[in-house]
Amino acid sequence: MSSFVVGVTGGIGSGKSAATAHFETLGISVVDADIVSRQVVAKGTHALETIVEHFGEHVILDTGELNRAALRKIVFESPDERIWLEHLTHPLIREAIITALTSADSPYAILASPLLFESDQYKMVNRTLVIDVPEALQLKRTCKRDDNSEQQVRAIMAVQMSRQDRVSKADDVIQNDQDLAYLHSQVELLHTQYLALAKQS
Ligand SMILES: CC(C)(COP(=O)(O)OP(=O)(O)OC[C@H]1O[C@@H](n2cnc3c(N)ncnc32)[C@H](O)[C@@H]1O)[C@@H](O)C(=O)NCCC(=O)NCCS
Ligand SMILES: Nc1ncnc2c1ncn2[C@@H]1O[C@H](COP(=O)(O)OP(=O)(O)OP(=O)(O)O)[C@@H](O)[C@H]1O
Repeated sequence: MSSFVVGVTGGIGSGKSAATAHFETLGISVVDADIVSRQVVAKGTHALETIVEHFGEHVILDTGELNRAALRKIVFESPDERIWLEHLTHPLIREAIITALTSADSPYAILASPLLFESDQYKMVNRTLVIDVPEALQLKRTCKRDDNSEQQVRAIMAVQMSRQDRVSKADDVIQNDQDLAYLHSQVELLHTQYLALAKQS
């Protein structure tokens, strides 16, 4: 188990995955809360059954998997429904993150999560890194990547912590407003620091 864990966060489409993919190429184990959050509601899980009982059959695909687009539409339009879903999934996500971090064996490990500060996941990490982008770029990159409408991305951004609050809580910040080569260079600088901090811990 890695004794030093860096939490990487940022708003939707800020570049968390792009940053953590580069940490991975440097040999660092990455636990991604978005991936974990899909596993806890995979086909056949009790959590998925509970979701279908609550929202109805239309949130399930013919394959038996969660219809993510349908659920996304519901929960980002209704705060009560989002809170209901978070109460169901967040404890499961937390347990699965702990299990995954326990088997991480690199000099330090990374927990990537969009809700590091909003949930209690920040308590699982020794240091925090925010990937920060201007909102216009965040919107542009997310719409280009996903088939989400601009309105839907704005609805997701609206329920997330403000850019200013997130940055004020961070130990480290990378400005991801340039090209990927620049992002990678910033990741490499921090990697050197994290190796030194992990050795001291
Ligand atoms: C609503 C769901 C089904 C939509 O699935 P979809 O495949 O469209 O999106 P995905 O899970 O890949 O999330 C995309 C991005 O949306 C944002 N997001 C997702 N859930 C939340 C949330 N509860 N609050 C704020 N932002 C969120 C994050 O930036 C995330 O990176 C899904 O996001 C979900 O189950 N969310 C609740 C669980 C959760 O809080 N996950 C966040 C990681 S801990
Ligand atoms: N510096 C950059 N230059 C150009 N494109 C970038 C840069 N950083 C990230 N991107 C692109 O922007 C999009 C969003 O980045 P990424 O998927 O890494 O964000 P994320 O924070 O992981 O998002 P989410 O919260 O939705 O999981 C991706 O298509 C990615 O390839």
